[in-house]
Amino acid sequence: MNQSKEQRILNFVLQNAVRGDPCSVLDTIDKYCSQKEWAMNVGNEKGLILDKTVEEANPSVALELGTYCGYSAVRIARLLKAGAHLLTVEFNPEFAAIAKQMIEFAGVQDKVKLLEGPSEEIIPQLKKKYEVDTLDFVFLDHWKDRYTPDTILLQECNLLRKGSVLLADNVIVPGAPEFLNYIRNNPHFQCTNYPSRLEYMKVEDAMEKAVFLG
Ligand SMILES: O=C(NCCc1nnc(-c2ccc3[nH]cnc3c2)[nH]1)c1cc(-c2ccc(F)cc2)cc(O)c1O
Ligand SMILES: [Mg+2]
Repeated sequence: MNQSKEQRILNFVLQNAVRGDPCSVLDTIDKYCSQKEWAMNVGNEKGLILDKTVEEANPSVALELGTYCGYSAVRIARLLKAGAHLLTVEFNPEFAAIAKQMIEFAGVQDKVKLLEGPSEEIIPQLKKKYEVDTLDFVFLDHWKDRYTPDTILLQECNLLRKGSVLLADNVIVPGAPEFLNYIRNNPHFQCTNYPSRLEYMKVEDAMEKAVFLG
């Protein structure tokens, strides 16, 4: 049975990156996906926007929706302070299995909890089952039509506090027009747009930051 693209990316990392070195894992994924096979990692250009947003938020508890191969989970986890942790949600079991190995190879497994299942099921479990009080940072990078319902669900579950930072990938490509309309017209959020490029392509994309005002 021939390998999946995600398995080929993981194998390339296992054979070419430095175990325990998150930056080497990120650089190796970017090398493979820019030279051999495109894949939907946030990539290095939008990754720098993600880095700056995470550093500014300096979260104790972060949530990622859409783990994929674990690129952004490694990217976020490498910046977390001692005792801080990232919960990342993936509903595709194949992707989750790849991401688990990627996160462990990078050596950030103590900071990352990978939760398998649909976001709409997991978000309501965060307080009781995963002992979350409120979320300091949320990275939205899953199905683009889930950005709005899940942002509403986060509010309904009282998981946001004054100053919680949301960052959404792909608001231009594949696009999340309904989310942009929702969040930019919502008085409880202060929004900032960050123009960039689609990962590994000369195609315009952007990220949207939304700070919850309480
Ligand atoms: O679909 C994307 N990302 C989503 C993957 C995912 N990984 N996990 C989930 C999940 C996780 C929990 C969920 N709970 C409910 N649905 C869920 C979906 N979704 C995506 C697509 C592109 C893209 C651009 C141009 C193209 F020509 C083709 C593709 C670029 C990107 O940066 C993306 O992030
Ligand atoms: Mg994305």
